[in-house]
Amino acid sequence: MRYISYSDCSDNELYKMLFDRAPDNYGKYEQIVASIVDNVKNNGDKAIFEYGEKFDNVKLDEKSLKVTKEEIDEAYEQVDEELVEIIRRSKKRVKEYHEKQKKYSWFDSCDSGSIMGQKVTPIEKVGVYVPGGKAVYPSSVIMNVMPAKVAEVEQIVMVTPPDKDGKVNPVTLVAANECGVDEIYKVGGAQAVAALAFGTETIPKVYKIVGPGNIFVALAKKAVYGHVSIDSIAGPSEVLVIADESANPKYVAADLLSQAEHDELASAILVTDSDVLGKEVEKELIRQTDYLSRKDILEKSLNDFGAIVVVKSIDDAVKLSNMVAPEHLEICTKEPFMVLPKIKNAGAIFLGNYSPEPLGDYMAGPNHVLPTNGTAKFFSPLSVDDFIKKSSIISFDREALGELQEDIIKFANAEKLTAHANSIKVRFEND
Ligand SMILES: NC(=O)c1ccc[n+]([C@@H]2O[C@H](COP(=O)([O-])OP(=O)(O)OC[C@H]3O[C@@H](n4cnc5c(N)ncnc54)[C@H](O)[C@@H]3O)[C@@H](O)[C@H]2O)c1
Ligand SMILES: N[C@H](CO)Cc1c[nH]c[nH+]1
Ligand SMILES: [Zn+2]
Repeated sequence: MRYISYSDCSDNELYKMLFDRAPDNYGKYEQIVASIVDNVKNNGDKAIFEYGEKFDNVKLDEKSLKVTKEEIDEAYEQVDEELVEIIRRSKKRVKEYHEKQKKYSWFDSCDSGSIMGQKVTPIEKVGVYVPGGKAVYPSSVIMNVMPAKVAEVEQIVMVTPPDKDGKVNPVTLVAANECGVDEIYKVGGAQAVAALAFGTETIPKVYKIVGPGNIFVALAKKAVYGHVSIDSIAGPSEVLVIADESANPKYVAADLLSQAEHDELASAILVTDSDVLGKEVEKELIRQTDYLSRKDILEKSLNDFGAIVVVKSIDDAVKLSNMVAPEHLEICTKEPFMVLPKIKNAGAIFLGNYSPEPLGDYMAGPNHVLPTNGTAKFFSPLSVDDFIKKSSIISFDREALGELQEDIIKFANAEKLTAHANSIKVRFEND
């Protein structure tokens, strides 16, 4: 874990040293992803089966690629009823939060005889990626699917990697069934994203692909963007904690570790104005890593992408955080709500010592599918907006059009588009 004192570096040097995580910083992965996407586009199911064997050690065929009703029933037998209830409670909270995001069609009519408005329509078919490589993510089923349900999407196609026996994790299947997923395919990684983008003999093509995943999944979404829409680049997890001397080092370290354990490529950064806190957190990280189960991932992630940065003031911490644009930002200072207005870039913001990041991962209600890799500068959390599109509505009667006819004709002539002008003129020729 790097321990950096702010006075050592200028802003840009520090940023580069800390956060070499721009979307174009993954050259070697990008090449692998491009060839996977191409192969799936050209060879459909055949490529899916090949990659299943290569990356997930699983042998599948046309019959076993899709999850059956029997497999879902079997999953319910394997999952503790108490966990099913937790899934239901999480789903309820996520649904209630996302219902507040719902957009409705609107129409404005004027006295002169015009109606203008906006028609909101759900996207017909969406693909949701649920990760399942180094961990399993039933919580991501809820986060992906509930906003789609609130938006009233007709067809939700889920993809997720199976285990080596060709089975999807039972808790993931139960979550999918509870949330109302229409079909589930046992495929993960870049090949799953390509299958949803182009369609294969078995897997349907969708109009939009959403959901988080590892670097292969995130880059595959970037690669197919344009053939389909995507939500954001939601790749390896990140947390940045801004803390002052009032923060509890034990909690801060625990929260950093909670995101570092996702992936060797995950990033966990503390920025503090207190050297005392920095040193305490450093000790806590070592102490807690020792008893956690994913020690190898934690050590690699902290070593390669983790940092404790001591800055001169909380304002400097904010400045750095805005440059990093973390997926998750925790503000653990005496008065976190005073810091909040200064935050410009972050996927989700957690305020105070009792709003740890995992609260947002599972139960709070806001979405945990969030932009990573600095893309919180322009992307937002997954939301109901991702599952709708809008059409403009225009309806004029003769009188209302008449009021605008001269302006339109002159505007069209100025653009030398006489057929445009003519379309108006013909309607008033006999006046
Ligand atoms: N940003 C967010 O909103 C968010 C939310 C949840 C999880 N995540 C992230 O999702 C990721 C989950 O990763 P995961 O690995 O557990 O599951 P995953 O499902 O994302 O990836 C597993 C798949 O990756 C492919 N793969 C693995 N090694 C490969 C290789 N060498 N070449 C090509 N393809 C390969 C395999 O096909 C495998 O099925 C983590 O990085 C986690 O931090 C992000
Ligand atoms: N923290 C992840 C998003 O980066 C989401 C997640 C799901 N399960 C546990 N964590
Ligand atoms: Zn998490």
